[in-house]
This record gives sequence, structure tokens and C-alpha cells, in this order.
Amino acid sequence: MLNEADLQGLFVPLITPFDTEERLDLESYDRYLSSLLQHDIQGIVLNGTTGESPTVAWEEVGTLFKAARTCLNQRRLPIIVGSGTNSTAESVRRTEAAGHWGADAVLAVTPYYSRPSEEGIVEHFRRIASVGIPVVAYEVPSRTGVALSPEMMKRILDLDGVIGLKDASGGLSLAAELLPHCPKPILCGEDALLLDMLQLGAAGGMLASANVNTADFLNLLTQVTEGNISLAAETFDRLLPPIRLLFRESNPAPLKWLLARQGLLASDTLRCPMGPISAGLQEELVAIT
Ligand SMILES: O=C(O)C1=N[C@H](C(=O)O)C[C@H](O)C1
Repeated sequence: MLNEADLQGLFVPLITPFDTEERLDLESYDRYLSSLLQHDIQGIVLNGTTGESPTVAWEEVGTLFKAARTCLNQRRLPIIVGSGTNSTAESVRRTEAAGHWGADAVLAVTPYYSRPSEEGIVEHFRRIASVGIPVVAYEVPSRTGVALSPEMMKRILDLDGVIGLKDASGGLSLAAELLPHCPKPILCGEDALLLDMLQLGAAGGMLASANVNTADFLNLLTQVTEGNISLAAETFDRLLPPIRLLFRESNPAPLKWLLARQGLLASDTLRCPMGPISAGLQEELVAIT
């Protein structure tokens, strides 16, 4: 299982390939994952936002987990499974199941929709963490509609079993507040802020856009670790235009389109209500790839 020290570097959230009838496409999954695994990444994330967690059934996540294990073969690469929902009991049940499958950690999103109190949110994370599988807390207010204060986030990070945070809070203030005092790793989950967050002391990133240009993301992390910030800035300048396009329309629609264009997926199909990207964005993506 993953510990705090392991939660650093580049973790790549996987997309979930579908055929044109919106059924899981495991052949594409294997081809796409095999290609990603040519890179020396530190882990993969199943059933994150990029994996279309709102429309993927939990049984299907089990199928994807098995397929990923088969594709990894003997390679020991951490697998983090998104097990967080807005129901505490369901999140606990999923975390237990992910533990049985052999997940190295789970990703638990701030509970959305119900608008729980601060105490309720901390209790939600406490119960998930008490399962005994390491928990990475995932703060993404643009999707959950709930923005946690640094004080709240500290309370969650103080819980036993919570090993770190994926910060997709949309700005730098949460990381800037937490990082100077936080003994647990914080990973950037806001792709366009990666370089800034690394310079503040983030331990790495969990980034949908690292599904493409993966080698450049890994170089960037090495350059920052080695203190070569001017080179890192040059690398990031090259990464930023594709990052911006990949988030111009809702992630993971542009990413899936690009992976299909690269021949890694048979189709760019998303599950309804998500749908294809615009013709205009397709043209822009072609122009920079
Ligand atoms: O799948 C994820 O996990 C990620 N989700 C974020 C989002 O789409 O909101 C972006 C991040 O790069 C990874």
C-alpha cells in the first residue's frame, strides 16, 4: 500500500474507453495503458474525474482494475482507485472493495451535492480513512460545489490514514497556506498551475493532461527537483498550450478525442450526458499536436 513518502511524482488519471455504444472497450484500454506504461510514472488513478466516475458503475471499476493489473503484469506500480461519492456509507463500501482488489490507495473527493456541515465533511473522511486503505483527499470545488478552507483541509489531513491531498482547488492559496506546515504530500490537480505549485513545494501532480506529453511532464518534475527552474519554465511553456486546450471543454472530452486521434482508442465516445468536443476545438488540437 502507498504511504506518504510514495505520494510524490507523476500520477496519471486514466480515461475509461467506451465503444460507440458506450460499453467498456477493454481492447482500447489495454493498448492505451500499455503505451502510457512506457513512461516511468509513479502511479495510475482509476475512476477519477478523467475516468468519468459519475457514469461508470462500480462493478465496471472492478473490471478496469483487473484489466490494469493484467496490463501491468509483474510491474509494481501503485494503483489509486477513486472510491469517493457523496454518500459516506457507499464510499466506505467502495474503499473496502478497492482494498480487497489490492488497490494501493483510494482517492476520496469532498462530498458534493448534499452540502454537509464542516463536522459532517470531516466525519466523512474519518470513516473512509478508518477502513485502513490509505486515502488521498481530493479537493475540486469547481465540480463539487463545496470549497474547503485551509483550516478544514488541515483537519482532514490530520486524520490517521489520510496520506495526502490532490489539490484541484482552482488557485494557489490553499497550497500556499498548507504547504509550509503540512507534513503530508500535496499533489497538484490543477494542470495549468503545476509549475507554480511545484515551486511552492507540491510533491508532484495528478494530472489528466499528463496522458499526453508524459515524458515532458516527467522532465519538468526532475528539473524542478534539481532546482533548474529556468529550464522547467521553458518545459512548462511548451506544455501549457496543450493543457489549456485539454481543459477548454469539459475534461476528459478533449483528451479522449486526442487519444482516439493518436490511434490509442478506437473511439472518443463519452457516456451521456458527456459528449463530443466541438469542431473548433478539434481544429485547434490538430494544430498543436
Ligand atoms: O481525473 C482526475 O483525477 C483529474 N481531474 C481534474 C478535473 O478534470 O477536474 C483534472 C486533473 O487533471 C485530474
